[in-house]
Amino acid sequence: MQPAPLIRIEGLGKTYLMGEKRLEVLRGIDLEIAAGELVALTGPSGAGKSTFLHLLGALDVPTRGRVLFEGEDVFGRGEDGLAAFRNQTIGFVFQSHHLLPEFTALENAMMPALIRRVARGDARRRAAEMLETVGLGERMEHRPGELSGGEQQRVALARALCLQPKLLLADEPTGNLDPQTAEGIHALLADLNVRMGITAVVVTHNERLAAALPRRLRLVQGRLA
Ligand SMILES: Nc1ncnc2c1ncn2[C@@H]1O[C@H](COP(=O)(O)OP(=O)(O)OP(=O)(O)O)[C@@H](O)[C@H]1O
Repeated sequence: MQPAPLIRIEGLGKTYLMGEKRLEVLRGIDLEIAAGELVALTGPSGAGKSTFLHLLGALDVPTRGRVLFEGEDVFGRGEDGLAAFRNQTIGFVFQSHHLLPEFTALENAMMPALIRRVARGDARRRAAEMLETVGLGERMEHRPGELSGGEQQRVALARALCLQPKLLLADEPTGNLDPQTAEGIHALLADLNVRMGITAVVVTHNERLAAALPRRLRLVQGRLA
């Protein structure tokens, strides 16, 4: 028997209500993602890429359809169950790094572990390991303002991966970076995927960057093309 996919999405739809107006952003998406896949999600502006990623990460709830994670219905859990799913299963990276300026790279990368009440020494060790992995072993004591844009995004990546999430969701992680630095971040994601088996969905406008990732999905007007 085939193992269940990590994620199975069935008829996923999202409609926003704006007063009297209905905006149908996702119009029924069916998709499976296996553990260990690295998936690029592209599509024109307004196609619903961020909305889709937010649903995958349970930051928002669908209007219809289901998301099964390891066979379990994500939105079948209560509010507490959803928060636990987000915190324990998903790592997020956004276009803007959202690092805390007064803390060092190491302290920023430790943050999720501290919030989860991992012992300080342990949190420090995990964060340091991840910073080494993303190539910032020599920058751990730098504050965000003392790092380049690409390095800041690497810290955000180390922070997202500090607790070894089963799924990494990245929403335009290279949107603020110059082309060469953006390429470096995508190469790092591909490398982490091969070396650590990280499963990730990466939204990008950049078709060239997407083309370098093993699997590509294109969202057009709320449907997978
Ligand atoms: N909370 C919301 N309420 C109402 N409409 C929304 C909301 N969030 C997004 N939208 C609308 O849904 C559509 C899809 O937005 P989304 O951010 O998912 O697109 P996107 O493909 O990520 O676009 P971009 O590439 O420009 O970031 C847009 O038309 C947007 O205006």
